[in-house]
Amino acid sequence: MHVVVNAAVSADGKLSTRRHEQVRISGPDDFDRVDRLRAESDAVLVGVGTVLADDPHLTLDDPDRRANRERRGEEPTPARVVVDSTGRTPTDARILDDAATTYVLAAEAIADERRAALESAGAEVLVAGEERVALAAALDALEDEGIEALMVEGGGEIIFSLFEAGLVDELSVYVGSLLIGGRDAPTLADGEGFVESFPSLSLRDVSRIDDGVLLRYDVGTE
Ligand SMILES: NC(=O)c1ccc[n+]([C@@H]2O[C@H](COP(=O)([O-])OP(=O)(O)OC[C@H]3O[C@@H](n4cnc5c(N)ncnc54)[C@H](O)[C@@H]3O)[C@@H](O)[C@H]2O)c1
Ligand SMILES: Nc1nc(=O)c(N)c(NC[C@H](O)[C@H](O)[C@H](O)COP(=O)(O)O)[nH]1
Repeated sequence: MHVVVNAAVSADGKLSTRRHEQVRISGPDDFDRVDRLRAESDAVLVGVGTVLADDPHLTLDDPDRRANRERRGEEPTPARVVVDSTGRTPTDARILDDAATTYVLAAEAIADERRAALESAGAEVLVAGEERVALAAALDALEDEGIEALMVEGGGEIIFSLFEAGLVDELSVYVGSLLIGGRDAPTLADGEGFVESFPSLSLRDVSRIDDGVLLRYDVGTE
């Protein structure tokens, strides 16, 4: 599986405010780039923190991109994936509508009622790990479902865990021209943080988009 992480951060590296409220960091051209990245992916993954904070839809905006996928024999919009150990995703979350297949990656800790509620809301629940989702095994389960190209759209906890598990191949960071601030505001990679061995990034490309800068890295190459 090929895993691409994409996120938009403020000039001080924040994903959103200390209240975890979504901030529009990207401009129209960057959102169009994100739509194109989605169109090239088999699935788009977020953590449940992002579902609870933003209620994202994670579908394709551009009708031509949807039509192109259908011409290639693919679903018009990539599958959606939420990493959600105990099944906290609300049953009326936008990612559970019928616009695309939605997988909930859960842990064995998920209560039977939550699993049943999510399944009747249309989700396919895949279980990996005991208390928390075991990401390597969960991504293997997605691969068994035919997902080869995976795009990750945050947030900071899930991005950190994917790097910690060595599962990321590419990182795209759009740095918008604003400051958000706040020691408790989510950043690109939260979690416990690294202290000794840091994932190595190799800068592949820098470009100006809208009023900000896109940084593209390969991961784990010296
Ligand atoms: N600017 C951007 O590009 C962007 C993108 C996405 C989210 N956001 C922002 O990020 C915030 C949400 O990020 P977050 O970090 O709180 O949540 P997140 O989306 O990273 O989800 C984290 C949650 O996933 C669950 N989880 C299960 N298994 C896990 C594992 N192995 N490792 C890590 N988490 C696991 C846990 O419940 C954890 O709390 C929101 O404020 C949202 O607006 C911004
Ligand atoms: N690329 C990007 N630029 C931003 O300025 C911003 N705030 C996000 N935030 C990611 C967000 O948390 C959601 O996951 C999806 O961007 C919402 O997707 P929908 O439009 O609902 O499909 N992402």
